[in-house]
Amino acid sequence: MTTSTLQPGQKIPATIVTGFLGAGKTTLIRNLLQNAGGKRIALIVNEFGDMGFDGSLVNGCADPDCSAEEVVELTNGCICCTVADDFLPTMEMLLARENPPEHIVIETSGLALPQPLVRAFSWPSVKPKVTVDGVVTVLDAAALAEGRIALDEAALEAQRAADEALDHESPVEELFQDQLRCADLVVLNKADLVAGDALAGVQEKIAAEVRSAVHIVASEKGTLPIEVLLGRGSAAEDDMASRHEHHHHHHDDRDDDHDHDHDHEHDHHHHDHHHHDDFESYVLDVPAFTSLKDAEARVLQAMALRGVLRIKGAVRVDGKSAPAMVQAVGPRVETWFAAGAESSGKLVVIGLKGLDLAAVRGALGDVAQAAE
Ligand SMILES: Nc1nc2c(ncn2[C@@H]2O[C@H](COP(=O)(O)OP(=O)(O)OP(=O)(O)O)[C@@H](O)[C@H]2O)c(=O)[nH]1
Repeated sequence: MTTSTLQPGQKIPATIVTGFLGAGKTTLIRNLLQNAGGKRIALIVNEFGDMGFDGSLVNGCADPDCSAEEVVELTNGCICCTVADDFLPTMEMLLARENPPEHIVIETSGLALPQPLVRAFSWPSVKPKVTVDGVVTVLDAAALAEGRIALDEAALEAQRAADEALDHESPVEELFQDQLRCADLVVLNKADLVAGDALAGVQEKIAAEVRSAVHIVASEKGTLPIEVLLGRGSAAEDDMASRHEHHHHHHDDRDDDHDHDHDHEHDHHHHDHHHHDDFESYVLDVPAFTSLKDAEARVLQAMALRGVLRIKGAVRVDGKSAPAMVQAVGPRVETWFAAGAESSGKLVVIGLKGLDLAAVRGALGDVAQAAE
């Protein structure tokens, strides 16, 4: 398929997928790409971490319609800080292609705010060609039903205790609200893990936090019809005033140059001490584990350490040619063999700044530690 479904001069719609760590963004996007039905979708991944793990996952299992060259990864830092450096050139490169995409999907880091990214669509080289079709915020319904936003509650408490400036709300809660306020569609994912009445309770709470007319849908493994996810036509870039945010993007003057829609009316909501710089990610080289159980036990041990929020990667297991994929969120660890995939022998650890990296390395048996 090389013919475009877009009319000449029509802007390319872009969907921004946001949501916390482990909520299911990658799973949802993978489903979306597999059900694209010939639509040429470009994916821009902004992974929080030093290696583009999520992009490689999508590469490994997307259907043949999704050629690797359509996958563009941004690998350094969260999108809030990289829009000026990486996002715009990436976008311009995509738009300059002879055969430009019919739809662009952007997976943001789980800790990034969607608002600065939406603002980037007002940049002169982008605005005439692309419009924000919708912001899809993916939530972990299972975590919400347990009264957690999505993250490890102990880690949240540790952060709260460490920050004297925190009075009423934690940064994570604000980030969560910002992600909700920017949403055009909220996906309550992991519905399979939640009883019906609990899910209804979660839905009711979320409904109170979103703008009016925002749809809230439940999903399992992010499986939603492509018609639900794409084609919302929200033109979010022209509608920023209603998408209030707690966190205003201001820590880098350079970015202000790009912020045509800089909405100063929200400045009184500034909380300087609350931003995503409170998080950090590390990539650890880990030795082969003796079994999946061994990998699970060690990852669980690392997850139990203060401030550790998320661990994922593809590791080696003794005597197995297929790498073991590791996915850990809060108290849940999943491992499975992925035939045909590449093992990096690396694990990405994401957590709060100041976490005990030595203890994490100890738990996971990081081989680089001896070398340092
Ligand atoms: N039970 C259940 N598990 C799910 C569902 N959706 C995703 N998962 C699992 O949740 C884990 C995290 O999913 P991802 O799609 O990687 O989440 P993410 O939001 O992309 O995570 P980050 O990239 O770290 O921000 C994986 O182990 C998924 O298999 C669901 O609907 N039900």
